[in-house]
Amino acid sequence: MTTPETASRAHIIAQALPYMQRYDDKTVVVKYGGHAMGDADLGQAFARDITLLRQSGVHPVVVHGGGPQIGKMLQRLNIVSEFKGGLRVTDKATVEVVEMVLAGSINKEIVQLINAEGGRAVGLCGKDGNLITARKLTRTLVDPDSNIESVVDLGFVGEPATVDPTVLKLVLKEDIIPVVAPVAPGEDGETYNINADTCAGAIAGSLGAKRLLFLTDVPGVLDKEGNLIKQLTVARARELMADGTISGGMIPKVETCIEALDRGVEGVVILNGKVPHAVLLELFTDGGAGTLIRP
Ligand SMILES: Nc1ncnc2c1ncn2[C@@H]1O[C@H](COP(=O)(O)OP(=O)(O)O)[C@@H](O)[C@H]1O
Ligand SMILES: CC(=O)N[C@@H](CCC(=O)OP(=O)(O)O)C(=O)O
Repeated sequence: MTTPETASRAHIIAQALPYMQRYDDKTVVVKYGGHAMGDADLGQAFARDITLLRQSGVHPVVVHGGGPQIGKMLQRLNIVSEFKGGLRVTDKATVEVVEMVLAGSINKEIVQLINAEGGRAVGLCGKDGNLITARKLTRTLVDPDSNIESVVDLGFVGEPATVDPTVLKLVLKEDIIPVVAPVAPGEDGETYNINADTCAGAIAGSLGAKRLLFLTDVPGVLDKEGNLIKQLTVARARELMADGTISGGMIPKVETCIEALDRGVEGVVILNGKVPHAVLLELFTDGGAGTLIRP
């Protein structure tokens, strides 16, 4: 017998059809932030969403972070760590831990979760198949009190210098879901720590992705009063970064969104990965959540 509840479920599934058609055969890059991880049920819901995307004809690519998890491991090892301009200052000992946590444990956990949902995922980092090479990143930071600019050396922090998506395309062609850790070799043979948001943006650009989603631990970009900004133009985003409304880890996210739009990615959204099935809600329902950044 059809009850109002089953009818409403059927309605939700039927509502997904035009969205499934819109994303059919398209690449969607999902950046899974370290703050959105940690809860077993949420992790499973995320893996199920990614598997369901593939099942419905989308080509998902997961790029993950793991900042808090790196922080915990560094603490256990008594290695002091600090962030400047949203990026972790990374010395030799730190980059070893970064690689171990990102390309080792977190990467394989996500692969295992997706595979447990019946998907087929494979873990990669920038080193695999020459996917990414890194160039050392230096940052100019402005002291908000004195307004004085200074160049800071972040150690083994890199930005993508080259991205060769061949290995990703091969994997995607076989209906396998790539899960990418943001660690890459530099020309100097060293290993570099790349901010996961920056890495996701570069990968989305190289694949000409239709959508780039950032799953984090806040509903999106918030204004000074803490209210969600549903749509943000590039110009307004720059203003909010300049006046300090957007700070910390939100800076590389928003900067990446702007660059990804420049590179031709059609839509970039920052949303709350702590909401179960955030990916499905964003892509396959009318109730898209989060902040959409547009040119
Ligand atoms: N204007 C803002 N709106 C929302 N979050 C902001 C803003 N400015 C700074 N943030 C911070 O950015 C964080 C998200 O970035 P980050 O910690 O790097 O997350 P992730 O691990 O998901 O990449 C939020 O938890 C929040 O503390
Ligand atoms: C250079 C730099 O800051 N790298 C990040 C890489 C992980 C990351 O970006 O993780 P989230 O997405 O969870 O923040 C770090 O060391 O924390």
